[in-house]
Amino acid sequence: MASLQISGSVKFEPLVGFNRIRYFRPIGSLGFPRFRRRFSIGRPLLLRSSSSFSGDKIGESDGDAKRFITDAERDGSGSVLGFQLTPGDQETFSTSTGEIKHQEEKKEAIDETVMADFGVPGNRAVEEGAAEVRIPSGKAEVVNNLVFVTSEAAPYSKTGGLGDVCGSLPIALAGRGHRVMVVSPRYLNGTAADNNYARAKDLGIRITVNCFGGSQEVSFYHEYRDGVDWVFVDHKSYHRPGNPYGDSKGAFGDNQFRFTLLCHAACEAPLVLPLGGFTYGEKSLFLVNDWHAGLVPILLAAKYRPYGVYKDARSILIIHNLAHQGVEPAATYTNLGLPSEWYGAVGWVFPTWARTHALDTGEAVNVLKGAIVTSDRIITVSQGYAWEITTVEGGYGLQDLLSSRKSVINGITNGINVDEWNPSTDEHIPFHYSADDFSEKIKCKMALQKELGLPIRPECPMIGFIGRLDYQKGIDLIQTAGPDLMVDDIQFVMLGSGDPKYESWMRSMEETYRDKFRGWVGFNVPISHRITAGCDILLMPSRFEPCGLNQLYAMRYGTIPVVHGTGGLRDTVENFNPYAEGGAGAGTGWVFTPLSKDSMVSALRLAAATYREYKESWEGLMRRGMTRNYSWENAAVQYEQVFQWVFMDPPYVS
Ligand SMILES: Nc1ncnc2c1ncn2[C@@H]1O[C@H](COP(=O)(O)OP(=O)(O)O[C@H]2O[C@H](CO)[C@@H](O)[C@H](O)[C@H]2O)[C@@H](O)[C@H]1O
Repeated sequence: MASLQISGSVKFEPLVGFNRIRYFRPIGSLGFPRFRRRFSIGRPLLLRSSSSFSGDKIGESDGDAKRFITDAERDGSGSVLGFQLTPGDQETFSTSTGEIKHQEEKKEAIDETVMADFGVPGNRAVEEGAAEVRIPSGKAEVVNNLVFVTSEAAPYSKTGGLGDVCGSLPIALAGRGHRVMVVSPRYLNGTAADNNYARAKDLGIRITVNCFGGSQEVSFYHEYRDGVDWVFVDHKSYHRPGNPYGDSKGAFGDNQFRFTLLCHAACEAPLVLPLGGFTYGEKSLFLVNDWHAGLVPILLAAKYRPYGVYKDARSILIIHNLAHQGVEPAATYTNLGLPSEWYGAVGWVFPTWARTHALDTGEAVNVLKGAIVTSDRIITVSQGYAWEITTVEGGYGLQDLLSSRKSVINGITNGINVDEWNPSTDEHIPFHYSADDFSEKIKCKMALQKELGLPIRPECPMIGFIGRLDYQKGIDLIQTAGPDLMVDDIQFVMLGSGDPKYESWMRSMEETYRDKFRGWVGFNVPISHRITAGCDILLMPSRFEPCGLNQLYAMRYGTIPVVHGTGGLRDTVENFNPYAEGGAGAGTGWVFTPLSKDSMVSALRLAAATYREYKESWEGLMRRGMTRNYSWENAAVQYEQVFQWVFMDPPYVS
């Protein structure tokens, strides 16, 4: 890895001890001649670049849209935050709001309300169907323009915890006064799930992204919901059967292309989308989630900042899962739409032992690595994981690089959507209960046993597992322990999809142990709620777990987690101690270690015995778990602290 020295005028320090990238190339000499933006108040604005700008109503002059800036929003230091854009000679223009407000009216409304109250540019002006000014609650000390970039955001798209987080953290931050946009693809797979996007309207804005040896037109859809601008990037490569990443045949072969498009479009969104009448502007803070969004900080550094654009923007990489890094052959670098001399940012060399044959040089592009070396700060989704990623065991080859950036890595434990996951109101479960009275939980269990065709035995400990059938989740351990567990008087239900070999194992277990085991292959949110409510114990033997959400849902539902002591599981589940607090007991579950069949089976047996024989202890476990605060509010406050830090320093790559 020592050879990260690259040609051209970008200098990289060696990986370990990596410090700062300096860019020396004079403006205008890169291969992006059209990119220069000249903003001047009252003059026509030529928006065209690697992304040429066109729109149904805005700028119809085949690619080059002549538009006027009538006003600029600046912060206290005079830095431009956003522009009010109009088409050349029209009084009005269309936005997601459908129609058309006079500039003056909009500006007045914003000036009088939001700006007066918070001293920030108008968060919302007018939205579809409701001509009202929406005022953020304004709890944050400093508010920012936040742009989440993500491959999934619930309820629009979700295959796992990333979707949950990007569907709920933005709402929590908007509730605290930030202006928040979430940019993700508009996936259409021909199922009922397509209705998720029904309320998102075409903004009528097209950009052209130059990548993969050609130019691609993408458009933007938008829905304003729960205080957040949900922006969906539309392109035909997002329209196909399957989930966001693949179908029954495996991962899509063009994922690098699909997420490259997403990143380019996300970089343009704050500049070109007049959401609620105003663009988010250049002083945006990009929150870049996992490798799919990892190109964003690299683009900011390589494609925008050299031309004076986004010099006030910052980026934070949020790592939900380091195991997936967006690695492709080195030859694909030219597809990414980056200047050639930036190869070193994403260039990656596999260690000798990982190469496939004698002539394999191990060279590859690694998008997540590029994000690590160009983002301004890094957040992981628990503190435990923040440390683990700097170790050989948890670093997935990036530990040295991550260690070199240790001073800007923070771990913030995820919250959960406490409205969606609330046992006293959950629409997916048949009976409701709370920490004050959980007598109805047993009925949820009996209803689940009935639904699954298991013997209805309220006294029998019922264990659940929910998750991707993946090496990460320790399914192989459950597989090995299966016969031992089936000797005991328990019931076991698993919900998951993923690796076909585990799917068929679940089916065969169900065949063999008809009265004890059920394996539900598939992705089914209502069932996941019913399992969480109906089971007594939730098993999570994850090999590694950056945060984990199911153990949080379980505790909130009075279902006791039995987890491997790793990452966020160790941070969030407190091991049960029956003797603490003068015999009243403490803890919210069982944390077993090491990761072995024996320690997992022992922990499960201890939990089942406690359930059967020590009702009081069990109820204490339930009550302590159910009364904890899992809301996003705690996490949001910690995120805000990092937002303040990120703007204190100059951009990491300048
Ligand atoms: N078959 C199925 N049917 C219905 N729902 C299903 C399902 N399989 C999984 N889910 C749901 O998907 C989510 C999984 O979230 P996790 O955080 O446990 O794991 P994941 O590994 O996807 O997320 C990664 O990102 C998150 C978010 O940061 C981290 O918590 C985590 O550690 C990291 O691995 C839960 O909401 C769960 O209920």
